[in-house]
Amino acid sequence: FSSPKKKKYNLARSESYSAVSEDFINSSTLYEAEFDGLEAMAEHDEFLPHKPGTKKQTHFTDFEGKTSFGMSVFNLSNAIMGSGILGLAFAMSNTGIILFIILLVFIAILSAYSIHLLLKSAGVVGIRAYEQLGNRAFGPPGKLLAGCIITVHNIGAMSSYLFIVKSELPLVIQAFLGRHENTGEWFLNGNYLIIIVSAFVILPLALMKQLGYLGYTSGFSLSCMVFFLISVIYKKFNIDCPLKDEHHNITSIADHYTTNDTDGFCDAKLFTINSQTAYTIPILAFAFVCHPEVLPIYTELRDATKKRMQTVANISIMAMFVMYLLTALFGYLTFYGKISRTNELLESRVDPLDVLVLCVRLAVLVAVTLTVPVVLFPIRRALQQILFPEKPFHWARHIGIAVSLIFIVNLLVIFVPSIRDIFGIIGATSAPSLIFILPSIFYIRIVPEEQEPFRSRPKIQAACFAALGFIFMVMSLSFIITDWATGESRSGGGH
Ligand SMILES: NC(=O)C[C@H](N)C(=O)O
Repeated sequence: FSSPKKKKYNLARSESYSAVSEDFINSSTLYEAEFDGLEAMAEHDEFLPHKPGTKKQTHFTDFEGKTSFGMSVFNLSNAIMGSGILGLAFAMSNTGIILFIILLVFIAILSAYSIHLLLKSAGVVGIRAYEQLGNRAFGPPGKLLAGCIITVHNIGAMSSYLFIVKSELPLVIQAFLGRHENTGEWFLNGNYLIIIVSAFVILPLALMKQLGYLGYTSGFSLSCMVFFLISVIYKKFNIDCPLKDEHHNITSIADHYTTNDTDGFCDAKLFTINSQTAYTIPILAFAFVCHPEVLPIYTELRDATKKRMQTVANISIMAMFVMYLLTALFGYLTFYGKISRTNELLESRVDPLDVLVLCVRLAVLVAVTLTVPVVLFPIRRALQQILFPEKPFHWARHIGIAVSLIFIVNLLVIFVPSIRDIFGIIGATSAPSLIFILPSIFYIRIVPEEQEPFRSRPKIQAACFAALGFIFMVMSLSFIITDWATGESRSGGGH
């Protein structure tokens, strides 16, 4: 029993084990286990006390997950899918189809890899919370850092969702009333409407005790987005190139490649680079962020193991990859270079009272509104970890934090001038931190040297991943700052 594997095991044990019966430790199969097995053990020990005869059963000491596999996929997919989808066609118009697909595949794979790092680190630490990984890696400053980035990012994401509600809901109500203009009544005022939606839809959902309960609304939110996608595809075949006159009788994608447009608006470009291409990475990174939600969803997953959770993540990422690709492609093939980075996909150039446009707007509104509570959960958890670390669950705190957060986000949305600023800054800073930088530096620090030496392949890989995130962050930030300094007018006054 003095093999290196035993040493390895004992280390993992001292890291995170508390009550494991000796016969369980001594079982020869354990000594044969590779790190993954040890890590699964770490999880078992921290979350699952060993009961003789029920080794394979899942019993959590801190939390017994009850959410099914399918509901967890819905919740995670809903966390991924948000306002980010609306920027994708714009991103494609600035990269061309091929470059966009390459970048989309690249970011999706990296996003799944980052979840792998998070799950593996959580297995070693034994607590499935992003902030606790920070704590284990760097002590209280690490915890604070993770908590702050999650809070800032998710508040930004929530604001962007409510911003859509603020700008689109008045239009939907207006269309329902058959009016062509906003006549200024209170029920056509976006600011009042977001307060009403926040109070009557978002708050009750945010007060649920567990994220798992939101599985149904997440499923509904996703179906709304699927409807949105179908409409975007339908629109492509029903709208001619936006700036063209009738005599440009464009009927198929093939025609677009051969159309001799002097202005190039109706050419589908396969590869292109322009001054706005720099926004692509921040937009894609933002669109794939779901990392603050991964560990809470893992905590609530029934029969939770790292492998099962990774499968939940992979399925969600793959499904959203397909949705993103189709939305971007058909959005781009409908509007070409005319797409702006805001809500262009929701607009109609034909008739604002068009029934399809109305339904699309409504679908997106419902989808983003139902995403707000999912994104709120990790912020509340982060705040609880930072402000009341040792305190058990208490309804007053649970409700108090949710109300304050929704209040702050409402204020932000009423006073922050444009969604673009939110996208830009968040996409450029917190998104790369959450996807690339934090998971990899936490991983490097948390997985003990004895298990994976500093120069082992997984750690070098993680270090490269952190460096990549850092490069993305600096690159995107500098592009955005340059754009603000020089090109405010180019992008239409920040919109
Ligand atoms: N959950 C988030 O942070 C953002 C989400 N991925 C979106 O596209 O809006």
